[in-house]
Amino acid sequence: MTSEEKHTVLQAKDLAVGYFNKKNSSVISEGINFELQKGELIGLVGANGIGKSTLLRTLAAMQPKLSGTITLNGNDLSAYNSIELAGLLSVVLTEAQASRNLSVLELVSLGRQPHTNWLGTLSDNDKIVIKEALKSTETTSLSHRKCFELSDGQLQRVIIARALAQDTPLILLDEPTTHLDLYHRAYIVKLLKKLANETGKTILFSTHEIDLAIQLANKLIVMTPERTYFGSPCSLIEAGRFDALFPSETIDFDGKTGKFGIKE
Ligand SMILES: Nc1ncnc2c1ncn2[C@@H]1O[C@H](COP(=O)(O)OP(=O)(O)OP(=O)(O)O)[C@@H](O)[C@H]1O
Repeated sequence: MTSEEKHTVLQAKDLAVGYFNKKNSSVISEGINFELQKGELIGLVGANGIGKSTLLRTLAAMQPKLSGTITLNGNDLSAYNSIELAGLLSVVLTEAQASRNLSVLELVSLGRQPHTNWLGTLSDNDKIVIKEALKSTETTSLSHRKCFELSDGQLQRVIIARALAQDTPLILLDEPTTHLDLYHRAYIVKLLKKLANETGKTILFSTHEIDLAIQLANKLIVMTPERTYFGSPCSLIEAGRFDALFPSETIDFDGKTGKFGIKE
């Protein structure tokens, strides 16, 4: 990407995330800094409980930040109302049971809600966007199936199709590869990369598939107990940022292959 095409979609500066209790706040992670560009796939990695979901929810304005700034398309995140936000970012969380009674087409169509009139009538353009979202996630043949009939891998693609139908410049996904076999984990991350690079969307996803994220993501946000690091996979490997991700007596990281190994 040339410097003229560079466009910062989401930026965090000295961000602290966590929870407000009755009397005080509990900081889960602080000193978070990154700049996500248009058309990039960014992986968010770190051990269980480090704060990946907390960070994603904060970036999606689903919970307040503790301090620092979050800028979306050049404006402070808090400057947007919920309708404006729905046009700018879509969020893919582990799906609630409630929507599983819908057909695939109904669920994906829900993605158009921010764009339809108050009756929810789909325009010809809405139908084109929905068709395209189904096509690019290879879910067209599933359109009339109920979501509860789908395998985890199929459902994951359908949920991504709904986010695509919402047609926002930024998509945030929380662990889209959970419960999937190796083939489908790689399939989903490759699909996200293709969508980011071909449609110019910025896609941030949290994952435990660090090897896959190192191979496929343009950038990574690496959360460790000490600090949160941000950069290209190569620069993070060179700086040894993965070495302290897990306790060294059990797992080690091979900087040459970019893969984790288990110590016997
Ligand atoms: N509603 C809440 N109130 C207070 N603390 C919370 C709340 N939700 C999560 N936490 C705490 O925040 C910390 C980070 O949790 P979070 O779910 O963000 O981690 P994570 O990196 O996504 O974990 P995992 O990889 O296991 O999904 C944990 O210590 C968790 O107990």
